[in-house]
Amino acid sequence: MQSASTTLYQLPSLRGKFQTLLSKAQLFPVSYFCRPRTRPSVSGSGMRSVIALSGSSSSYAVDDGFVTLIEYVGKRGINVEDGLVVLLDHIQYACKRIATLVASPFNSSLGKQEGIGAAAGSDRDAPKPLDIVSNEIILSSLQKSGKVAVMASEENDAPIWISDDGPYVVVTDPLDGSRNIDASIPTGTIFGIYKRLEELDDLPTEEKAMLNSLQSGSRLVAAGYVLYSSATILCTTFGSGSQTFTLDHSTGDFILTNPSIEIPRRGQIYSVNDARYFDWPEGLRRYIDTIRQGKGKYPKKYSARYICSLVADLHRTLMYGGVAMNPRDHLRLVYEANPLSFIVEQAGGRGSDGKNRILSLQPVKLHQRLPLFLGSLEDMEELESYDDVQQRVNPGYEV
Ligand SMILES: O=P(O)(O)OC[C@H]1O[C@](O)(COP(=O)(O)O)[C@@H](O)[C@@H]1O
Repeated sequence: MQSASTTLYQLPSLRGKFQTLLSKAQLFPVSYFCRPRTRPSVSGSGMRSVIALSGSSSSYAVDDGFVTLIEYVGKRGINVEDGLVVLLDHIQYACKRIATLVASPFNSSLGKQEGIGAAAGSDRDAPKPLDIVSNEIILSSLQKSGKVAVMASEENDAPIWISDDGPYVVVTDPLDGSRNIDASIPTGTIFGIYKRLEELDDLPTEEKAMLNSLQSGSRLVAAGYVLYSSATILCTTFGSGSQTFTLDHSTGDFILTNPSIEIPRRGQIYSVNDARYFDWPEGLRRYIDTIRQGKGKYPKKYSARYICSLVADLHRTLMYGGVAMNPRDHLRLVYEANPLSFIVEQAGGRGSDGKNRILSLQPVKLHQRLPLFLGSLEDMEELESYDDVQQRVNPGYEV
């Protein structure tokens, strides 16, 4: 049975209008996105006071028990640079718009691929409209922030130079996992923030755009992901622990819900697309066979969980421990592996390509792909001890 909105949407006259609106991402009440979003304070003072109890990122108290993202990073919170606060405010705004878009009843056409390749189902990497809309939302927010020199995105062949005096560089996958969107499976936005390399300022624009975007993950000043799921969760790091914020739909604020994520040292869950078992190298097969049977260093049988949405698989891994992996050259170093590894390390875990620490790698290409393993320290050590865990066969998979 079709819902009323589906039926209405199928009327050609309305469909055109909805598509126009969607392409401008204007379907949502303006009030939802309005800033500032300060709620009345219980103390009646307007802005709620945030008290840093000991200077550590895990010790905050507020007069009404809530800390918003902007309060957390601001003067009375961890006190990052003013420019970074402005930038984060624009990124969170963009992500709230994406959150609304992915949950909209009118996004079904946006999740589908267009064009001949899509009709034949032949190019699973072809960008989908939702990816593109999300990319535009992020780009527009970064431009308006006035704080960004260059944005490098999964959706653009080359980095986009925004402003000569923007102090920051942003790398992003605007909407990861979007191939699953029609089934309402969780998706995510990933971002990493670097300082602009001032020593490159005199180079031609294209060159400095690329070199700024190819910075090693060890130079990240901040990173985050937003998980669009039953709750919209923003997870961040500023280099001193990792934190989560949950979107309060009643006010539009991201509220601090975990000031210090600690990934368990050992989990009991592995996350991988194991339909690829017969394409795996010997070491990876042995590792998975061993932990499945409870014959590894942790004497319990592991369970499998695989959403096929990187942010969602990682978020669960941070919460429950274990290891999330994609052993073939598929995920991207610059805007997926680096920001996520920074978050995992800051939560006490490890990010690796199966041999090397991700954050130690020097990117050589913007869209460089690699095997990615993220997880609990003890699980990661055990996995890497099998030595041969990177999948070399990568035939391409149609699903
Ligand atoms: O097909 P595989 O190898 O299981 O890869 C799934 C992974 O690909 C992703 O969908 C990202 O791939 P795309 O960037 O091509 O969408 C991740 O979200 C997910 O973890």
